[in-house]
Amino acid sequence: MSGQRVDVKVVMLGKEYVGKTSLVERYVHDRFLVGPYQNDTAGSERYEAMSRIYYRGAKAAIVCYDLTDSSSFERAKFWVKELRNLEEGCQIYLCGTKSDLLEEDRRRRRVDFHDVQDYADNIKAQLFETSSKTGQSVDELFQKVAEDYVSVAAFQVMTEDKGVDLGQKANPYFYSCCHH
Ligand SMILES: Nc1nc2c(ncn2[C@@H]2O[C@H](COP(=O)(O)OP(=O)(O)OP(=O)(O)O)[C@@H](O)[C@H]2O)c(=O)[nH]1
Repeated sequence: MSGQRVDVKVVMLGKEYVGKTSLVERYVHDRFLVGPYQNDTAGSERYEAMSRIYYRGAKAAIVCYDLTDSSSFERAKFWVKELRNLEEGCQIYLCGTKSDLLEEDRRRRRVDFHDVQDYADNIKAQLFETSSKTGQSVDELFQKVAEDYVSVAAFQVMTEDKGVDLGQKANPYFYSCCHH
């Protein structure tokens, strides 16, 4: 796979503060910053108009929820419905974030792994539990997104200097974040 460039739109979705930006930071720059970040996510008031434009044409969506916040998983289900209705061809990856907090204290878990796995099976999504703080499963998540895309799509080999070199993760995906 190394040396091939693939242009794929991946969107990050999930309730605010679940750790979308941190996930991308960890993958692209291999660092963890104590937030919150100032970033370019849509404010709530502009959300309806922005969100559809945002994920139009996305081939993959990483739908994040915070493993220590059950309401964030309810919100993740909302995003899944949105995607199913509006972007049928979009492959969904469920991502439970902040797994390091559970290592510190298991009682902080508010979203059961098996419940989410059943849900993921139903919607034909894949499930990862990650930590942007320790890096746990972050590379695996993005690598799987890339591999799945390459294997299911008639991929477009890029000759220009844009897109993703799967062998060099320092060249980031086209990504952005959307919360609500
Ligand atoms: N312990 C721990 N904290 C995390 C992790 N990921 C993110 N955080 C913290 O959670 C907070 C929110 O992280 P962000 O990456 O800004 O979350 P976001 O989803 O992009 O937030 P919005 O921009 O509001 O949508 C920050 O204080 C991060 O430092 C993680 O894996 N572990």
